[in-house]
Amino acid sequence: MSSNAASAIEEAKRAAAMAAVRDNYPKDAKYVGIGSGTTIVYVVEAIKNLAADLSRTSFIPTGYQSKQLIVSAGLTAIEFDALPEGTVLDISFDGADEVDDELNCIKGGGACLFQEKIVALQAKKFICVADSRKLQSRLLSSWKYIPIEVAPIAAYRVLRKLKELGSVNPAIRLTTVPKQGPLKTDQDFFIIDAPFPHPLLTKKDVAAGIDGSGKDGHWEVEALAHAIKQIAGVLEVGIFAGPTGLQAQARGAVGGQKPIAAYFGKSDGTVLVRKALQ
Ligand SMILES: O=C[C@H](O)[C@H](O)[C@H](O)COP(=O)(O)O
Repeated sequence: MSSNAASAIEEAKRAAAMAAVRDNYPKDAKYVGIGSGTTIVYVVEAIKNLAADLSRTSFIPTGYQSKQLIVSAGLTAIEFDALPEGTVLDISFDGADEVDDELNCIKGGGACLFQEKIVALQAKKFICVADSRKLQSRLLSSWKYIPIEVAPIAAYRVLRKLKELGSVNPAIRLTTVPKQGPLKTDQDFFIIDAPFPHPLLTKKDVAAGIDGSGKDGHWEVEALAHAIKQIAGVLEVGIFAGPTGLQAQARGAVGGQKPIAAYFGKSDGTVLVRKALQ
């Protein structure tokens, strides 16, 4: 990628972050979740630039990088397990590797997904921020695999089970120096990257009569996430699907995995906003 193209992508991420924070950051927020990755850096920058008193706000990190980001920005980090009992986060911001028409997301490209999911699930609202390359009508269109966090002791068994579900050549992710072996997550677990041969179906596809049960290799997003989560040794799946926080609250639950809105920055500085159906 040329340096011009790379800087256009960075500007796209920054534009998305600024718009997402401007439109959604709650006045007097007490608890704010901060995701992981390269785009979230611009979210923290945008929060810092708000004309708001942030001294009474606690920011909940989703891993090592996220915590460093919060602390380096001079904000107050509080670990998820130190939150007072019953705390609901006002909002959580995070990036994504791919987002479909129904705002289902693939996450974990940077090896963070477990903490991101528990933080999103504890938030009233989850806002996704990305550049426009991430917006595809179906998951597994441009991004080719599902990241899955697994216990090292079960990794080979999980690989076998993933093949039974139709994954083609799932693999344990290695560090950038392969002789150092598998990459370790913030939980000291492994990541398995599992490609599947077809883009994932949405609820709308299934409502239109397409079989998404995986029988002929075609999976609906939530059905696949559920099938993978059932494999013993899987800590979490890098698919964020199901209800949004607002939909969950309408049913008396706290948060949801799916964003209520996703912001996609373009290289010309414009931002496309997709909102979930309420
Ligand atoms: O594992 C990393 C996280 O799920 C990230 O939020 C995701 O990979 C998107 O990262 P980026 O903002 O760097 O594209």
